[in-house]
Amino acid sequence: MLRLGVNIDHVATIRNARGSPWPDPLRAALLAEAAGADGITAHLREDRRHISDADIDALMAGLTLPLNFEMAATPEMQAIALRHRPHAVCIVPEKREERTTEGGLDVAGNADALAAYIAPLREAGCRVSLFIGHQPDQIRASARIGAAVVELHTGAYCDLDTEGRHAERDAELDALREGAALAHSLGLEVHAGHGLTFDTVGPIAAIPQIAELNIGHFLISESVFMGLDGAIREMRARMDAARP
Ligand SMILES: CC(=O)[C@@H](O)[C@H](O)COP(=O)(O)O
Ligand SMILES: NCC(=O)COP(=O)(O)O
Repeated sequence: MLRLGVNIDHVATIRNARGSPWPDPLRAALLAEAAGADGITAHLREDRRHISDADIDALMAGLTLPLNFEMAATPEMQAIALRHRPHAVCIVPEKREERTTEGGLDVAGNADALAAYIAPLREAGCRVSLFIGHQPDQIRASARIGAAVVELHTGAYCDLDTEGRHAERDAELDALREGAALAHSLGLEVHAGHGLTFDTVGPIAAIPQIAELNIGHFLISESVFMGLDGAIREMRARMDAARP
């Protein structure tokens, strides 16, 4: 069954806007579990704009669901991951000045450095995932360096949908389909995520090689109107309808 990982970063964004203790990301994660999430994703950015070190401590102590820990490939983040040993570590490209994760990791251009970087994480028992675009060279390089998982960046597909650029959106969707098939044929587990909404999730959920979707910002946004439980259940229903 297609898994749903709920990203709780933007619960922390709201909390941090006022410096209050609420809303609490761990509470959101526990609620997500009760609503049917299969995993929790949290991105500890280098600038700590949303999730904090204390949130990762609390999630590791309080979660029963597997944690997918997103982080940049820095020595600081590697040390944090090795201390916690989460179920999965997803390496994400980060630019300090970006509003959100703009593109995929350049695995092909940094293969040796990334292979060395992920080796201790693999040895520690973490499933290493690489957040990449659908380009075949990035997928092949991910398999070559020993990643267990690739997560395909769906942000461009979602943006094109929002902008009504349907021909380009459909071309991007075709490229994601081809990327998922290639990754799967190379023995990689395939995940996808970024920017997914009720309107855009169906065609991605229908890609048969995809095992997991990670969805956050839209779910937290929609929870203002329908509650987090309701938003997650509706997303789950749309995923299931696309993958009967
Ligand atoms: C890697 C990814 O797609 C998400 O974790 C996303 O980065 C959420 O955090 P931001 O919205 O800060 O980019
Ligand atoms: N890796 C993608 C993710 O965790 C969720 O991204 P978004 O839905 O918050 O854009």
